[in-house]
Amino acid sequence: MILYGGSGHAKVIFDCLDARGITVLGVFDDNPDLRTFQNMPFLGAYNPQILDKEKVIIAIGNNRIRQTLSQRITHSFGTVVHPSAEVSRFVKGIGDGTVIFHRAVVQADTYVGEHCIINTASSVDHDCILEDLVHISPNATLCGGVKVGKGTHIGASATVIPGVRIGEWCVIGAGAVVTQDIPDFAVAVGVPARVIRQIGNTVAKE
Ligand SMILES: CC(=O)SCCNC(=O)CCNC(=O)[C@H](O)C(C)(C)COP(=O)(O)OP(=O)(O)OC[C@H]1O[C@@H](n2cnc3c(N)ncnc32)[C@H](O)[C@@H]1OP(=O)(O)O
Repeated sequence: MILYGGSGHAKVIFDCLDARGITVLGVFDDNPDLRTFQNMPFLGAYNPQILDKEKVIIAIGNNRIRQTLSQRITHSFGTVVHPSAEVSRFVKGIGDGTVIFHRAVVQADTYVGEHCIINTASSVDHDCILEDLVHISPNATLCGGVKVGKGTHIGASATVIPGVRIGEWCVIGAGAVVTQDIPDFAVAVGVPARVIRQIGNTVAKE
């Protein structure tokens, strides 16, 4: 496996791969100042010809940046699930590039798209749909039948009650309780969650 991005997020992905006995052959990073990362071979800026038969995981937490890179990378994409995570064998699918961290739970009949992050100890219950590039932060809880649109970031310890639909490219604040549907590109915070602004094409602080 190759990681793209020498970040804190990459450290956790490395830990998941290590726990699975999967060797990281190197790390790409476009930052010219980075020379080494966690004692792994540093591969420099992305080069489609380096280890081109290996799979890549994009190890960058920002959903927009992951999207941009996913369109540019020509390697195929890998996936990793930490051994302490519980992923139902009845899930509808886990997309390429997705990572599922320590003690996360993904229940039956849920679908998780490509390049998603199911972060530490988060819980995604039955019949949820997570479109591509979604990030469920540590300790967040999605109850049954929740839909999360492409590129949306659910903040740490947020809770989404059953059946709620959250649009694309939203940010749900840490600790929010989402009780109603949220439109595309909204930032929503609080208990119950209220939309405080629209994102437009700018990148919200994640
Ligand atoms: C392993 C990892 O680290 S994974 C990463 C997990 N990261 C997260 O969970 C972070 C989630 N991000 C947040 O909660 C952010 O605060 C955001 C995105 C909701 C808002 O960020 P910004 O757009 O920069 O908003 P800003 O900080 O200016 O706050 C705007 C208002 O919302 C309030 N607010 C911001 N975040 C929250 C929140 N989580 N809950 C309640 N109110 C909030 C602020 O107090 C402020 O209120 P005011 O206008 O009355 O002063």
